[in-house]
Amino acid sequence: MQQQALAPKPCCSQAPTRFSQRMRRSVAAAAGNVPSEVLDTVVVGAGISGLVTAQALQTKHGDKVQSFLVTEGRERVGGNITSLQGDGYIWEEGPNSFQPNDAMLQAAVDAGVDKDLVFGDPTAPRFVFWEKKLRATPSGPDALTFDLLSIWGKIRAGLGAVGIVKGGPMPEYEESVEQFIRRNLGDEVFERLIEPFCSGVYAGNPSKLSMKAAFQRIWILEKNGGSLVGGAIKLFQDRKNNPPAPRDPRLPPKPKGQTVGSFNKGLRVLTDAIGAKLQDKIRVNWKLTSISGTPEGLYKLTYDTPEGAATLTARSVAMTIPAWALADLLKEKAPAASQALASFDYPPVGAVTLAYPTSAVREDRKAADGSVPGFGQLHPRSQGVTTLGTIYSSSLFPGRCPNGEMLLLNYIGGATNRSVKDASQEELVAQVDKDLRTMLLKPDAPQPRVVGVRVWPRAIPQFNVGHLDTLDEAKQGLKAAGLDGVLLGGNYVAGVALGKCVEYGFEFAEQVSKYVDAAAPAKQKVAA
Ligand SMILES: Cc1cc2nc3c(=O)[nH]c(=O)nc-3n(C[C@H](O)[C@H](O)[C@H](O)COP(=O)(O)OP(=O)(O)OC[C@H]3O[C@@H](n4cnc5c(N)ncnc54)[C@H](O)[C@@H]3O)c2cc1C
Ligand SMILES: C=Cc1c2[nH]c(c1C)Cc1[nH]c(c(CCC(=O)O)c1C)Cc1[nH]c(c(C)c1CCC(=O)O)Cc1[nH]c(c(C)c1C=C)C2
Repeated sequence: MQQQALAPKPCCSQAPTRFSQRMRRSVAAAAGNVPSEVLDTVVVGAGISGLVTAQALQTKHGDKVQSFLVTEGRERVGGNITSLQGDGYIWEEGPNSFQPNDAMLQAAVDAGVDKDLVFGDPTAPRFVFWEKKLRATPSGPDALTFDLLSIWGKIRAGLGAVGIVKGGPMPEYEESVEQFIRRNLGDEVFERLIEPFCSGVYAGNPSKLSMKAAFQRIWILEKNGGSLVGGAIKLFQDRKNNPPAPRDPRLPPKPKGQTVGSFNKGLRVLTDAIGAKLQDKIRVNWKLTSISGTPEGLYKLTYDTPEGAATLTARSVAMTIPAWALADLLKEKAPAASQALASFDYPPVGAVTLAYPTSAVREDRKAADGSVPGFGQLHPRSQGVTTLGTIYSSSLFPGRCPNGEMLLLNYIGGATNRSVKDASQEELVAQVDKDLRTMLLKPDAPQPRVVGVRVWPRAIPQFNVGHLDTLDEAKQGLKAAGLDGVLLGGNYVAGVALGKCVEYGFEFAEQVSKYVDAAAPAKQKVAA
């Protein structure tokens, strides 16, 4: 094991993979190519949301949407999916895995990378650090014996779930996650399970996150069934009466259990593959700088490009850039929409990837064969640990680091600790290393190898109380400003999970296709 003092610099060159170099060359070759015709749509933003939308336009809606371009402000596609590799490590600077729903598997099949899918062990425990100990969260059979909740906490949760003991009925007002969970399942479930869960999905503050917007699938259970269990039974019956359409036989089998997925070389395998498939339709280094409607009901998009300013004209715009970026663009043309979009909160998150020798891990965390089983650990804010949570990257997926080492992806910051934005890389590494020594590592563990540090100043949109109303205001504001063909997508609309962004990408392509079809008179007007 190579050791080094805490180093601010990633150990590996951040050179792009061979795959992305190929892509960049071909995209660069097309960069000067500015179509003069009116396009059916322009997809703005080439993160996972924009790429899946574009792929679905091409594979499913070619009859209605015959011409489109994808424009991306950065020099590469993928958005905050940023897998890197070098020196025997494969690591993620942004998202680390996805829930493998059928939409995600479909996107992988369509991009030709389903053979590269990898899945975590469904039995790998998730741990919560509570009262100085890492404790496994319940995963089914151990629901009665796990020690994260007291007996009373379990009884309260059980009675609350069936609706016998609750802190009152569902109120008229929009509840925060904290209010909803304390009322339904009690204080212990909130403090020991859901509060850290909110870190592990939103890096968020559960007293601000909206139950309805952030965890709609759980919120709807009580709404429809009077209690969480009542709602689950109703959902089960509804599904039995209305079975889903048969699965596409080309899809890989659904992985068993509650697991997560990635690709052999990291998440960017998918976004790079979609980018390569769409290469002549993608313009990178094209930053949208203004948007306006024309009297014919079309949209003019102006860009900063390496060749200077460029303008595209389109019948519709599939907008997948972050809300704050769009808010800046709409300040003058659609001030109400701009104000609504600007109010979405994107707190900062740091992703700190460290490698330690496996011998540095506490013996009680190891299995008989010396491996360190688990998905990762989360740290409730009340437990005196600054780091939000740690993914056991090398336990979760194969080939992530050299033998004899453990690769840990640590997230720090979020809605309750915005100071990470101004911290140096050394400070972040030192804080994470200190925290790990109190939970997972032997106190005399050697200094880590610093594999990568990346701070996202505006990381994840918070689905806080009022989110859905504000989103409606943004859409109404666009209509009022005559920009109703500027359709909103991206994670602040779809949901922050990669699986949600992909599901919505398919829906969004359909929405675009319908809009373009309905806008056909404008097409004829221009042709005439
Ligand atoms: C640190 C972190 C960890 C996460 N972990 C997970 C996880 O483990 N699992 C999970 O499911 N999800 C995770 N997420 C959430 C998930 O990664 C995101 O919700 C998802 O990637 C968002 O994709 P998107 O395409 O909607 O947006 P983005 O990825 O933000 O893409 C938007 C694109 O628009 C471009 N753009 C912006 N402005 C302009 C402009 N003016 N002109 C042209 N282009 C522009 C940007 O450059 C960017 O490429 C995580 C997110 C972060 C930040
Ligand atoms: C600590 C910071 C974060 C970690 N992951 C994320 C953040 C902000 C982001 C994130 N993680 C997940 C999703 C998708 C949710 C979905 O509905 O698909 C997002 C946006 C997945 C996830 N990660 C954890 C859980 C419990 C979940 C939900 C799905 C599942 O059970 O698999 C746990 C977890 N996340 C992080 C850590 C360290 C961790 C530890 C167990 C990091």
